[in-house]
Amino acid sequence: MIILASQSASRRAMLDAAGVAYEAVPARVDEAGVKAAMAGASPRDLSDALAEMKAVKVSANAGPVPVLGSDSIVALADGTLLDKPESREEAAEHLARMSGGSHELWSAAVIAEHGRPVWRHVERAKLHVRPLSPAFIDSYLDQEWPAISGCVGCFRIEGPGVQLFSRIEGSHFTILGMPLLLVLGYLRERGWMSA
Ligand SMILES: Nc1nc2c(ncn2[C@H]2C[C@H](O)[C@@H](COP(=O)(O)OP(=O)(O)OP(=O)(O)O)O2)c(=O)[nH]1
Repeated sequence: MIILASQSASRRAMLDAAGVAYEAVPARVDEAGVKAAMAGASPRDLSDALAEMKAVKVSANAGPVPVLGSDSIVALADGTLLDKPESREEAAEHLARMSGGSHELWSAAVIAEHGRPVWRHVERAKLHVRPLSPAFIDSYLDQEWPAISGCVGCFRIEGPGVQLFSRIEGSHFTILGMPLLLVLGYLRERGWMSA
């Protein structure tokens, strides 16, 4: 049994589908505060730092039980980092900014034990958004708001979000929220899952 330091429905669904025995414990890290303190940091470093903070915070009270923390960040081509949309209007704005261009989605995972990180990995996916008309964005949000309010990038790739893209490079799991294949590899290596 491991602990998932997350309240992400997507991350829970990934571990459920993979057959990982876990308990979900929200990390309640001040992500906005960390992002402000790390202004200018690369999306790789920022997602890694946030994943570590989530894992270490929950691990501090978890004894030897491995704690998995994760974080995903969207970086536009101009370097702008997008958070999860707080309103339908903000989601429409994010989609308009992503329209016709490519962006990166970085997902980091850190495993901590006894309050200290013991394993980490960050992966990047690159997503090419086709030109999105205002009418499409509006009808898409009629379907997908507020379901996508918990999704950085304003899409559920496993749902209608797939309509946004002309091409995707990288792992599907990275987009869903964590480098799952490498996480499973480490869990097997440590004997927390059958090899
Ligand atoms: N179902 C789904 N979720 C997605 C997709 N792309 C991104 N997400 C979600 C996964 C994460 O829950 C969220 C990324 O935000 P964060 O990394 O800050 O995690 P969140 O605050 O949701 O949960 P946590 O910090 O782990 O408690 O976006 C997708 O294509 N499908």
